[in-house]
Amino acid sequence: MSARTARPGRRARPPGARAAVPPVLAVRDVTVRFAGLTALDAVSFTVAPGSVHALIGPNGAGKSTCFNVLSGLCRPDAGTVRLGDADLTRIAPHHIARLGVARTFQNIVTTEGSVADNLMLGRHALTRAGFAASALRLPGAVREQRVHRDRVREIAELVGLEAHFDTPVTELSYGDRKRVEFARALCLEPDVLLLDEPVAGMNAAERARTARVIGEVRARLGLSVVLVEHDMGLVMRLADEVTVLDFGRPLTHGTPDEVRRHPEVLRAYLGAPTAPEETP
Ligand SMILES: Nc1ncnc2c1ncn2[C@@H]1O[C@H](COP(=O)(O)OP(=O)(O)OP(=O)(O)O)[C@@H](O)[C@H]1O
Repeated sequence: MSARTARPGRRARPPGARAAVPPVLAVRDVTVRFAGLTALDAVSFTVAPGSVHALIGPNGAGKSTCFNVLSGLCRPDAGTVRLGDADLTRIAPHHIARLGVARTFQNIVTTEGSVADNLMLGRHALTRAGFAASALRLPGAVREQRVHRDRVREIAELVGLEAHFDTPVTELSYGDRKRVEFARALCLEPDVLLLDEPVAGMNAAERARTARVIGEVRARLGLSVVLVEHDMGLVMRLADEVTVLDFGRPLTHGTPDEVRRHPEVLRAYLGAPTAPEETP
């Protein structure tokens, strides 16, 4: 069973009917205001199918607010977000998840229980059997659970967590717990994965490993990734395109090489024309 085709139970479209390439994610003129503060000011960018698109900018630039709009946690005052034909603007987070957008958070939000338990939570939106059928362990529900568990094990292998599959997450290292979050988002079988600072707080070895895993997952699953990350080494290594925000406004966008040489980026983001921090 290929990693691309195993999508039991997705409700937004028939099981297994995932498009060969993910739809385009188009963000157009998105504006968010908090009282007197404009956190996002007419921000537009396009995430090409299967690409890694990084959002960078100094603290307070609006990156998390943008992620919150994309995942439905924040309703924009103006602008639109579209995933292919679907309008994601102002719809509830669980609907956005079902339409194929999954996210991780800056802070780890794993629950107690094993890695497998946490990853199974990520399958919730794809589960067809109702609560009663599952609780009563009716044959259809048991079969479905088994299919989901097999797929969850594949995803654990994909991110290098197979040895910890039955381990309580509380016993894992920080880097492994961050990877559980990443894997749980993958369990939704997303077309678009939003990664909010995936290597924040990791040591150099963990950062390098996570960068490798993100690259492999993207190559194997063919999904699109939107990445918010302060580690410029990781951004430059993984991103196909970079959008730079500054005080809520789009400053520039382009390939990592174009962006890293942009004088305004050096001024606004790095503060000085020095080399950014590199992931080993
Ligand atoms: N719920 C909120 N209420 C009021 N202001 C907010 C809220 N959320 C964010 N802001 C403000 O909006 C601006 C953008 O914040 P945001 O967290 O999106 O920036 P960021 O680029 O993600 O920063 P960081 O890199 O520090 O995470 C900041 O000035 C922030 O203080």
